[in-house]
Amino acid sequence: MRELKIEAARAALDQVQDGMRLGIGTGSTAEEFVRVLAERVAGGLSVIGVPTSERTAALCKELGVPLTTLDETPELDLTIDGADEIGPELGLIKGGGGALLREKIVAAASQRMIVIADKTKMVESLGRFPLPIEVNAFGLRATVVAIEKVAKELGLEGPLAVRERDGKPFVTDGGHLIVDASFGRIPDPRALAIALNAIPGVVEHGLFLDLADTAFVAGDGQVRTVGAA
Ligand SMILES: O=C[C@H](O)[C@H](O)[C@H](O)COP(=O)(O)O
Repeated sequence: MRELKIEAARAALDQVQDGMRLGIGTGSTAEEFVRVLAERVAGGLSVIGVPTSERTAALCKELGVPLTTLDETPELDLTIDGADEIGPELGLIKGGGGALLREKIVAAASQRMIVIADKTKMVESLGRFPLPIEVNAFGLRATVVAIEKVAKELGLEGPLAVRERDGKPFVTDGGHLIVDASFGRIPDPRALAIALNAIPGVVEHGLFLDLADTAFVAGDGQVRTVGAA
């Protein structure tokens, strides 16, 4: 499996040009990208990156990938990130690693977003992977009830779980909580995205729609390009 992630990461690296301002994703696949990028940087490639999490920032620093912030560099050329699911029209579910808010801000600030993944991430419709929803800790219960309500109006039901790590609530880099929503198949991700965005306690959700331009999907001895080449 790691080999496939490396293959996808290498395909994305081919799209990186000297001088680019990069968004750098989070997760095990994005970390393979950081590793191959670092090799190229050591060989003389000049890029600057905005990391989408503290975890990615730490790896970039360790491997010598130069970093900046969105405040210093508010417009990026290219973001490269993994995904938990890749569905129709390159709609994504992200946030399995809890980085969805920064990932979405960085992707939205980028001219182009490339997703890298192994073929197990491709789905016919989104929702097999529980949808991560980042919420403010204040009013958690009320926010969960509001999520249940809007989901039900869209015909979606399923357990909502506050994510935990080591027996304690998982806290994101932004200081929020994550609610994982096991709705199953989401027939209308767009409607769900709009409904979730209208709930005040929801900070952001893991539906990435109209953000990814291209996916490099590794499997069966090849790396397939999905979307714009
Ligand atoms: O918050 C985490 C991110 O959205 C990741 O891109 C996503 O969870 C995929 O991670 P991995 O490459 O480890 O499957």
